[in-house]
Amino acid sequence: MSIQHEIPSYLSSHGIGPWGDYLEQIDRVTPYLGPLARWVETMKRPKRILIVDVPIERDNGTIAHFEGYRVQHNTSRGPGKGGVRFHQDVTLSEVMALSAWMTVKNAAVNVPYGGAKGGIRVDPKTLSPGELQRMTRRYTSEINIIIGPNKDIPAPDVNTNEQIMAWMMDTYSMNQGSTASGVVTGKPISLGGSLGRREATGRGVFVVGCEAAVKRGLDIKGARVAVQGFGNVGGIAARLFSEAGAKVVAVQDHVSTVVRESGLDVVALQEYVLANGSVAGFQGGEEIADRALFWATDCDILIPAALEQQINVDTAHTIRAKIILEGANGPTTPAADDILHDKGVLIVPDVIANAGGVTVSYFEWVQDFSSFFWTEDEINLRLTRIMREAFTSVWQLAEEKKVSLRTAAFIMACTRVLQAREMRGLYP
Ligand SMILES: NC(=O)C1=CN([C@@H]2O[C@H](COP(=O)(O)OP(=O)(O)OC[C@H]3O[C@@H](n4cnc5c(N)ncnc54)[C@H](OP(=O)(O)O)[C@@H]3O)[C@@H](O)[C@H]2O)C=CC1
Ligand SMILES: O=C(O)CCC(=O)C(=O)O
Repeated sequence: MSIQHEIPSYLSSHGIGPWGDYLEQIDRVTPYLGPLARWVETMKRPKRILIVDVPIERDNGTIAHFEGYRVQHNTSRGPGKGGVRFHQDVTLSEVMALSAWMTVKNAAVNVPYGGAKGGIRVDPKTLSPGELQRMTRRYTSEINIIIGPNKDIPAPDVNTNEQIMAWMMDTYSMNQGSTASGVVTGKPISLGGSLGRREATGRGVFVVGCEAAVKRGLDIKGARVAVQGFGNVGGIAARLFSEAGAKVVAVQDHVSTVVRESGLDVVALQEYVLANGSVAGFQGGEEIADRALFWATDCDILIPAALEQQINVDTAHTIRAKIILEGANGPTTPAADDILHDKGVLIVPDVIANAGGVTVSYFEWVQDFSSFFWTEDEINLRLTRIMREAFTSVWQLAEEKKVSLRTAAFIMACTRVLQAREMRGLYP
């Protein structure tokens, strides 16, 4: 028996953009879902999409309008959960894909959430601090009706941080009439944030990177690492690899690429980026003009930690790394995945590799509910355990089914999500 449906045009973008990549990944996993495959359409349709107009008064008295989104892809296993992105290229299709990858990620590491994501199409670098605050607060008010500690819990993503989360928490709380610290995670520690959350995603990348290195017989000490994106995720991951004795030989951000054969001083580079906004002009390395050359870096471990579709058919052929750790969401297109698979590159997929952030967000949410806060050691130990367990179980499933780690992670996650969907049933 098939479920009758007519697919809205915005959902059927196979092969186009991140949502197309996500649909392709779901198609690839469907043959492994057994009887649950009859529910798979659930994975291809976001549960709820909210598009909002976000008007603000600019400092010069004019009115600017931005388009904002919050997509709740699935809530079968718990409330929606996922970050908020401020970026000039944000689109509905991108936010849909990011929300769907949250569903898969949260199920893959078995935290009790569905998947959601939000965003505003804006270059935040063009806003003054006051404008940024007004935009964040207006956006929060506009999505207020669908978020909440038990409904959907936003968190940081590209170009959002603890301060943005504080404003979101405050705005939501003002609308509710009482302080609701559990409405967002990634908050400042003074407002119920969790120790270790800021570093959690990069730390998770490092933990699974060490596991993958063992599987490939690679010693982290002396390993050559290249990182694209030197923000929260890429910067922390680079620092942890460097502290473990690896050589970070190339870093690329939106503006420039810096390389150093003997290894960059990552802490100095972080300080430089904090002061200057980019790696461009860093004296402790050499800048290379041709951005495409970054992908051909002679390295053991490559960490894409910027945006989607960076590893595509054009760049995949040039990659020389043995291991790719997907710090970013959706950095590898399905076609590039195939090329890399044929080259024998081990890819630890985003839905496992960057799940450290949402894992510690989960810890934050639990701590907020119980008003009892853990030490940083407790958090890092629990995070490490969850990341290792997720990696190991995905590795075992991949061996058993003779599939890639991505397909194995999707099998595990889709099974959990669709079992929950089936157990809950459809009737009112
Ligand atoms: N923050 C988190 O907890 C989590 C983040 N992620 C994912 O990790 C990725 C990075 O997020 P996060 O570190 O938080 O974001 P940040 O805003 O902190 O940093 C983003 C970094 O990516 C760089 N970048 C942007 N566009 C490009 C480009 N075209 N080429 C090269 N570099 C680029 C930025 O450079 P510049 O400053 O020059 O623009 C910046 O260095 C995203 O895919 C996000 O979804 C995944 C899980 C959790
Ligand atoms: O911490 C969270 O809730 C989500 C972080 C996020 O957006 C992601 O994992 O992509």
